[in-house]
Amino acid sequence: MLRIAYFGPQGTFTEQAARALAPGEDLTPYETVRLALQAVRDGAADAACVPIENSVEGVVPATLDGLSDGDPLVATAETILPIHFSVLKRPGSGEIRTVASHPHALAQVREWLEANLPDATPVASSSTAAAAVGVVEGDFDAAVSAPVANEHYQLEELATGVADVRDAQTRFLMVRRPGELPAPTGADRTSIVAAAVNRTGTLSDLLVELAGRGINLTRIDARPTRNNFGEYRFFIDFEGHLAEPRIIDAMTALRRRCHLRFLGSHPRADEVVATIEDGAGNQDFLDAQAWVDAVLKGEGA
Ligand SMILES: O=C(O)C(=O)Cc1ccccc1
Repeated sequence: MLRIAYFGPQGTFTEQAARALAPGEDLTPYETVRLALQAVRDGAADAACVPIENSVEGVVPATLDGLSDGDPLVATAETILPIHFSVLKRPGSGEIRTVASHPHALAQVREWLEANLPDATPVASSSTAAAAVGVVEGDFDAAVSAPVANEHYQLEELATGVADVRDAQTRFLMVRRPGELPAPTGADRTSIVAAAVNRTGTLSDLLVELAGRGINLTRIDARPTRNNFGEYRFFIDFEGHLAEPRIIDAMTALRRRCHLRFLGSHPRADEVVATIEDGAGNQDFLDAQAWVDAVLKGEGA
């Protein structure tokens, strides 16, 4: 049985994602994203499930920082969950003065809180489930939690199906120590971190390498390196798999221009097939290489 670390405690959205990505495996909650990733680095877990981005609030900074610092880890799978919340309180409790949750959750229910609990002070907690634990223990009056949280904490539902933005979604990754990559499917995502040297036009050069090969980006984010003020790393996701000739060509070009960390190539949860422009397909790259090889051997010109 695989040992899977996840961003807990029990009852987070991440636990739901871990159950979907690793059904029947041995799941262990860790208090923070960083600790879940560390468990994999230390060998205490075979893989970790962590949130990476959501459709309302954008990326989860703790995950980006946790993947770019420390020993390399590589994403091998992803899942996307629809996100709506339950607002939980202690059974029979009175006035709600504090309402706790993960900052991404609070940001996704701001309008609902203003309309329904205008006098309650929002309090950030490490996860949506940690907020529910805090309510059980009397630290907060209410928690904005995943619907599954109540399987563990038996609180009273003040409201269910809460979300300012309908159809909000969060994407979660399963990450492991570097090893064999999952096979390409044609609907894959590749993720890298590029530490661009501080020179005019570096980011533009990187993007031109991808755009010039017809590679479609699915996300780009910048995070400070935290060492030198004003120095950033770029987190870039694009369509395709490292095993494809067109992606190999792009990655070798990027590698010449900047420090790269590979964060994985794996099937997309939404199964969107990669866009391939005319002349930018894998066979086009193979044919071009074959032509150069023939010229080198004196078999063509
Ligand atoms: O705190 C949780 O339950 C998480 O898994 C992180 C999160 C927070 C808000 C929306 C989606 C995921």
